[in-house]
Amino acid sequence: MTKTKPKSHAHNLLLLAAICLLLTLSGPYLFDTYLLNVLIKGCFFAMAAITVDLLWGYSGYLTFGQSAFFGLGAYAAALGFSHFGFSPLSALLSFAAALFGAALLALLVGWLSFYRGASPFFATVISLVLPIVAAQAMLSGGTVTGSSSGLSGFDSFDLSLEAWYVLAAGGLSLLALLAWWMMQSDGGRVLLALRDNEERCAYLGINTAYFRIGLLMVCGTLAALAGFGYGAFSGVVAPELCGFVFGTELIIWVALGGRASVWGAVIGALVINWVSSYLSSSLPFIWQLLLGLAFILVILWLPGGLLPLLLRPFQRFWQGTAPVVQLTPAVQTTEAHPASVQLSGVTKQFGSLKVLEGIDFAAKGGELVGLIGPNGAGKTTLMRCLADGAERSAGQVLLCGQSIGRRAPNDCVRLGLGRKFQNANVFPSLSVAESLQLSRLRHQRPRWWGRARQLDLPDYALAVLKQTGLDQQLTAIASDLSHGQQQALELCMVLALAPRIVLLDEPTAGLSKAERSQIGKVLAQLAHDYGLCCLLVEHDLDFVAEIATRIVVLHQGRIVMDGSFAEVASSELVKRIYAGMQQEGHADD
Ligand SMILES: Nc1ncnc2c1ncn2[C@@H]1O[C@H](COP(=O)(O)OP(=O)(O)OP(=O)(O)O)[C@@H](O)[C@H]1O
Repeated sequence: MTKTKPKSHAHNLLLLAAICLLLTLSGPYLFDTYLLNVLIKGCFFAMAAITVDLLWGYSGYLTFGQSAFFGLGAYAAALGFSHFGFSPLSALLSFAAALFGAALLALLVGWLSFYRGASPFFATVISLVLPIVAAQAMLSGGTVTGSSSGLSGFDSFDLSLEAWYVLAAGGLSLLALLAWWMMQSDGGRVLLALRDNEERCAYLGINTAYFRIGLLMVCGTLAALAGFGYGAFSGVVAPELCGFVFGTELIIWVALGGRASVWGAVIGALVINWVSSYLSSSLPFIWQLLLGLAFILVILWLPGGLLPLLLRPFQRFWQGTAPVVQLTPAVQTTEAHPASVQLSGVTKQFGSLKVLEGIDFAAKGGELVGLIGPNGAGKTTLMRCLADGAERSAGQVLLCGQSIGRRAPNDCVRLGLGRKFQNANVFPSLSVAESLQLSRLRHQRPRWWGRARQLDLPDYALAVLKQTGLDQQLTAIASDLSHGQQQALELCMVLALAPRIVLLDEPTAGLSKAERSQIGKVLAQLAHDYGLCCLLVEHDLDFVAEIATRIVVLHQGRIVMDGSFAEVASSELVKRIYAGMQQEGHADD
């Protein structure tokens, strides 16, 4: 059997561009007037659907609000042409108003939705409110917006139906090709990472709000551009174009066509609009019902949508290859501040429950401090207070001599902190190399027009990558790795940040004995050979005894002992604490 050679993304781009060009130029000869009309509107809708796919499919932000931006663009054309007459100047001003208005609105909505501490649920609720408010605004606009009847009968560009088709299909092709190509780039990987695991992104130093707001501004502006085209072509705009129902329809088209697939969104929008144009008049209610049913079935059983399923048998002809990434040592910069952690009076309260009380503690580079204590002692809470300025209720935390104040996790990373979580916290759909590249975003800005072929890593990250064998699995997808390999990958991602302080929350949880001793060696090396300051939360006291230079015992939110392992092991107090824990365990039994 002959093997099909994987194609490069550039090869696929050329092929797709050729198909798009063929369909754009041949359309006026292939389709009748009715179908051309349907397809032109479908092309503008498909452009808006692409923006929904970028926001929802790729970056994980479920939004019902793209209709508001589409409607804004359509109304900008209609208002300009109705009230000021059609002229090249009014067209230019309306166009500029659509784009700037959409960008400003997206900035406002993005800031409201993604400011620090807002949950994804909150962002989706705002996206629900947006089209409702936009439609109400158009309804309340009286003669200016035409109220419930909208605006119609205005002069517009004097183009033939064929020319409109070439313009709309050409615009859609260009947008789809651009979006598809950019989603294959390093920038596209950042969006997937946001969708997969936003928390991990923040702890890799990525300002997630910055990316989300930027993407919303781009997508809002593009949706307005599509709306402007629709308004100028159709000569009719109504409040429904800005409304919640249209916003939901956009989601349905994307879900049915293929979420996180630009071409799925395009095909979904075009096919559903085409079928709808024939069925919606003969079967108005049944058609909507069928569409709703198909949506539920696809969401339940086919989350990737229909197009990826249909294309699966041909995938080998199509599948692009990721570039081979070359690992190279990063240039080491001399640190202005030596590695150190200092806590004074750190307190954490949940309502009236005091989980940490007056924690004073200091550690420096070269130390590997084991933080132990019974369940519920406050170990993980202490880690959180070190890595996120908003966590503690009182007290001060200094990382490498600088106060973290109320800084967000991504800013704490800039002060030299790296945090490894208890469960392997990786990006399931990214490869090992892509995951590591994300850790280097502060040093290597993401390309939106291609993939980096070189990955600079600090020497200790390279060493750990080699010791764990992950350097031989750079193209492996994280979700395909074993639990131990995922733990190792997360550690490598943290080390790729070039941190001076590393927080490790139970790094051996769920690992085999061999994996445990391997990770133990790695951690000891990080502290002793590379001078990092490592804080390790661990329940496995034998493991801690082997590698820690110092032990801190936490009990009921206070540090009750700080010394060598021998001192801690012989302490009556510590024995009583652990004995009490065992008795509680028996009592529970
Ligand atoms: N969000 C929260 N709201 C209220 N209480 C909380 C919250 N998070 C943690 N706690 C409480 O804080 C205390 C300390 O929890 P923490 O997870 O820091 O303990 P731990 O020492 O890490 O425990 P373990 O070893 O079991 O992971 C526990 O009593 C826990 O119930």
